[in-house]
Amino acid sequence: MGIRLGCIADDFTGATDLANNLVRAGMRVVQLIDVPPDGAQRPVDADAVVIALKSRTAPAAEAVEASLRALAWLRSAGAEQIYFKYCSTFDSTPAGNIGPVTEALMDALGTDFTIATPAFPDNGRTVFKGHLFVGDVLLSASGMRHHPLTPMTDPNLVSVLGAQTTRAVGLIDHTVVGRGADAVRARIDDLRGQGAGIAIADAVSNEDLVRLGAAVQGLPLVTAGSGLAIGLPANWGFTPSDAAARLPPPGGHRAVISGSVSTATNRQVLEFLRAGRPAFSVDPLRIAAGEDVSGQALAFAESHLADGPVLFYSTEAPEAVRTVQSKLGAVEAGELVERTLARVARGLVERGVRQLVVAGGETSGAVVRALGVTGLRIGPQIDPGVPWCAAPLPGGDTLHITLKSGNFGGPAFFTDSFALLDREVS
Ligand SMILES: Nc1ncnc2c1ncn2[C@@H]1O[C@H](COP(=O)(O)OP(=O)(O)OP(=O)(O)O)[C@@H](O)[C@H]1O
Ligand SMILES: O=C(O)[C@@H](O)C(=O)CO
Repeated sequence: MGIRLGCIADDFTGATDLANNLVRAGMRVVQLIDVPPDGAQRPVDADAVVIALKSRTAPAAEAVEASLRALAWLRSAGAEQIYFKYCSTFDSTPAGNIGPVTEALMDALGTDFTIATPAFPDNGRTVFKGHLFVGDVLLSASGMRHHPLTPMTDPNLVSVLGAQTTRAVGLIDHTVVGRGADAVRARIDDLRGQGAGIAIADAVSNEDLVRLGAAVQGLPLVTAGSGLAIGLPANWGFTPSDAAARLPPPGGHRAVISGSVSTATNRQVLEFLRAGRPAFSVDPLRIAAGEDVSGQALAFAESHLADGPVLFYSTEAPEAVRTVQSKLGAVEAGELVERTLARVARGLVERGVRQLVVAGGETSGAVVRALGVTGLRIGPQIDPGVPWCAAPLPGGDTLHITLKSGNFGGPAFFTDSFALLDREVS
């Protein structure tokens, strides 16, 4: 039997977030890093496969091309429904990539309608009358307005998505969602009749997501944050389960790599520093000046790993990030930092780190690729949207790794995560 649900995630933290929700809703999930090469072994015993891409901030044409390759692979593996996963804060720009990728997937699947909802109430993301809230504030008043690559300044998702696609965008509002799956299906028929191709769907609770999940049974394509995964597996008879996949016992040194500049990560870095734990600051301006910052970081690691976890961070408050970007350019600064943190990650693993926390989606993509990891097994959840995972390293060892989305996790995440690993897995 082929897989039921084929998922395309636009970044690596988002992919584990989605896989985590699917596992908790009862599916057996395999997460792959990038589209497997021709001839690679297909996952067996999986109800869902999540392909993690690093396409969120790539040029739109590249994001479309990678997503279509992922789609082709998932269809050839038998996927019955496709799930395009993007960020719960709808990270994108007027150039894309949510709109262009959605349209390309719709065209390739020959479908004229899909829904879009980044709602993830367990992490404070709710959609009401088409407007996205982050906690108690509109998206545009949240820290996302300062995001270095995808600043979000308009909370109205109908207009945000409308600017990125040639298809008309409609709304399935909360009054409809609250009435249940039949009402949502009727609204979809209405919108189709009016010529809309995509509908933003309101959801302010997990119950809304369960109703939406039931309503979209049979749609060839759904697009969402990870929240919709709470409601979809029931369409195939899966039932929620807390029994996350068991991971092998962890070993080796512990480290944290943080290239996220989001609000929650800033708090987590401060908390770690306040506790007086060993930490090395990776300064983009020193990298740009030609200093061997990764070499210095690894020298620091050698004298502190025994007292780990050790933190390596480029995380800064928005004003400091803006200063760096004005000197180096936003994209250039991002790439410089990602390359350096990826080199540090490789050096850490060479020095015996086998338990690694990575903060930030782009950062996770760079790190995971640099480590040669091709797949992840999903383990216990640390905080909503963030599970521990196990990854085989090219040399045969197992790396325990967690990929933390920028705005996820409690203030003590960088130490609590290791405590949970001790408790649940050792
Ligand atoms: N001090 C800094 N100055 C400028 N850019 C930075 C700095 N530190 C990190 N960056 C860049 O900012 C970007 C942060 O993106 P990343 O996706 O890793 O984190 P995030 O956006 O907080 O996380 P998520 O996507 O999971 O919400 C990366 O490209 C990173 O290299
Ligand atoms: O949906 C989210 O917020 C996360 O899974 C994510 O994609 C952050 O990069």
